[in-house]
Amino acid sequence: MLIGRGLVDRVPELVGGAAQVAVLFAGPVRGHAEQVMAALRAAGHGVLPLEVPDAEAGKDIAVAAGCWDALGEAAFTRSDAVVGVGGGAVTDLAGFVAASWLRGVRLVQVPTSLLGMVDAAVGGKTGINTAAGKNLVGAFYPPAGVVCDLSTLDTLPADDLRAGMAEVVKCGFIADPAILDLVEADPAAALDPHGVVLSELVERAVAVKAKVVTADLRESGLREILNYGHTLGHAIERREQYRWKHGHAVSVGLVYAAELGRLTGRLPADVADRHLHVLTLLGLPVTYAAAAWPDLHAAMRVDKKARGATLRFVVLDGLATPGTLAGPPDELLFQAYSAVAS
Ligand SMILES: NC(=O)c1ccc[n+]([C@@H]2O[C@H](COP(=O)([O-])OP(=O)(O)OC[C@H]3O[C@@H](n4cnc5c(N)ncnc54)[C@H](O)[C@@H]3O)[C@@H](O)[C@H]2O)c1
Ligand SMILES: O=C(O)C(=O)C[C@@H](O)[C@H](O)[C@H](O)COP(=O)(O)O
Ligand SMILES: [Zn+2]
Repeated sequence: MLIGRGLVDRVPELVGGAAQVAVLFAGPVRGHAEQVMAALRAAGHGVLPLEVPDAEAGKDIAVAAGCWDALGEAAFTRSDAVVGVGGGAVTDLAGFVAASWLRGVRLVQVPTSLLGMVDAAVGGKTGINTAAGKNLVGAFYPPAGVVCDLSTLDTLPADDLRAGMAEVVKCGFIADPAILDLVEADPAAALDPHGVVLSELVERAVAVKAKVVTADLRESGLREILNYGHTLGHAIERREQYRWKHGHAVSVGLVYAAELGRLTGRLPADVADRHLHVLTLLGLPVTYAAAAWPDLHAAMRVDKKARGATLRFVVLDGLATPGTLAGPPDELLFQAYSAVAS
């Protein structure tokens, strides 16, 4: 994985001997994708530009099918490569297309959002949404390379940068409290795409994710900790029909998960309160509609950590001490929701 500034021109080093490279991107990152495509052409690769719908609209079976058709028309073979350039939605889609075409072609990810850099493009989870919920179809398919060019963040809307911080904070609570110290010391610096604080946060969050994924790529156990805050978060996304940003939903989900930890007597109150504190400092949402509880409760049934009718949550037994909460009673789940209900 390459992390730094001015790196997009190095994508050709990672596509191997591909005669053709399909570059998936969405409208808002056209400029960055064009730079990647120019570098590939200059290095002698044929380029197949595949513009896809932006954000969650791209994580759809019809969009994936359109990409498969384009690869078929181009007679794309196993020695060719797919490059995803964009936020987490595009890299999830690109990863799924690469994993499924001919049962797997070379994949290189070029995340251009903070969330993509610290999470989505790292670790090999790829996928699309279905009517029933978030990321329900996909594959574990690690990329051959990831180019994390921090200068692409210059064009990222501030609210999307903020959303990415929710996953950074998640890494702080599950494994690296120094992340929380950095954010609390200077939240504005944490959100400055040109500052050294943000690059340290990226390095730290990527290190957390890489360590977990290296130990448990296919989520047979440990990897579930990366899903902290996501059980409720994904349910909110689905209820909002994916109009809420993933990071915003995860932010509310983190406060909820902290409350579950507190109510079960596993998480000291000061650590639970710190969730609200850090996320609020960053300007992230920490509440959601009180009336939504029945929908959210039902939507959580399709969470991948569930086993049969038993819901399972990641909770903390202390700072950087994640554990599992299996089958909590419905009353407890509802009681915890009062901490985020608005
Ligand atoms: N695979 C994983 O392990 C994993 C991990 C976390 C999140 N995800 C997924 O990632 C997605 C969220 O990712 P996201 O927060 O990047 O959202 P996103 O991909 O929807 O991007 C947010 C917006 O920012 C735009 N954008 C991205 N980079 C830009 C740039 N440099 N300049 C201008 N605009 C830019 C996008 O086009 C989009 O409009 C969700 O679908 C989530 O499920 C996957
Ligand atoms: O990498 C993981 O594992 C994660 O859970 C990271 C999450 O931030 C990410 O949103 C992931 O896509 C969620 O996965 P899912 O299996 O719950 O769909
Ligand atoms: Zn996530």
